[in-house]
Amino acid sequence: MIDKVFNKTISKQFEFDEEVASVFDDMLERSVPFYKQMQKLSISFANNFLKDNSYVYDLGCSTASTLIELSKNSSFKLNLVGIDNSNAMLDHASKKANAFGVNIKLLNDDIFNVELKNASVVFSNYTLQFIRPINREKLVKKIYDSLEVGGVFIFSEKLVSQDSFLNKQFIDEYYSFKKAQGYSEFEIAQKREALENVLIPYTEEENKKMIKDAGFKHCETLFRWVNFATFIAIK
Ligand SMILES: Nc1ncnc2c1ncn2[C@@H]1O[C@H](C[S@+](CC[C@H]([NH3+])C(=O)[O-])CC(=O)[O-])[C@@H](O)[C@H]1O
Ligand SMILES: O=C(O)C(=O)Cc1ccccc1
Repeated sequence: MIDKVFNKTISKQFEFDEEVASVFDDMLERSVPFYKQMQKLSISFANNFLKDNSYVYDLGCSTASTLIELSKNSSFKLNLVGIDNSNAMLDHASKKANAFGVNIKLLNDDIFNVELKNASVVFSNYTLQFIRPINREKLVKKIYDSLEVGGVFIFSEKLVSQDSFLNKQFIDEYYSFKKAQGYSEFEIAQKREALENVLIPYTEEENKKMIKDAGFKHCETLFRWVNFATFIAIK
């Protein structure tokens, strides 16, 4: 279904409710530049760290796209666990996983409440940005603790630039992208307002510092387009 969530006047903050969940795959593909390519890269790198019976977690799995794609594109028999605290998202995830015949354990809970262990790969694409900064560091430490030595955390984030002049250009470039994807100025402005104080982006450097501070051995940027990036961090 086509995303028209912000085509009407909205007065509440952004929420992952049924209205968003029902159009979410379209929303993400039209709102995140190179979403599919970044997902492909994440999966291809994840496969380098997997073997039969490995545990893979996706924190903020939404409609489970990443785990479903991984399952379709991996030669291993994997234990796939998707975690999300939106009922609506997990309803869609469960229907999609069934339709594709993929076995995923879907947990409807806050990432902070779920026990994560023996992970070979943890994914979290465009989700840390929704975690309050005071808790974000703690979550990354939890992810680090859940990984086996040699395991990886693969995550994607919207970014800001520390330079306000360049940051303004990043925003302009991103808005041109959204217009080219068919969103109107009204929809773009409304979503921006709804995401204010909900989506809190870090700079690339802040993300890497957070990863290093949690104890990870190394972190690389796998892909970056203006203000969107995918990282891989190894324990
Ligand atoms: N504390 C939390 N606990 C659990 N889930 C949460 C929490 N906070 C937010 N979420 C969930 O994190 C997801 C973020 S979307 C991820 C896209 C997906 N990774 C994808 O690649 O398709 C990104 C976006 O919309 O920009 C939503 O489904 C929330 O319900
Ligand atoms: O669409 C936007 O304006 C964004 O900032 C990125 C985004 C994409 C999907 C959900 C939430 C935020």
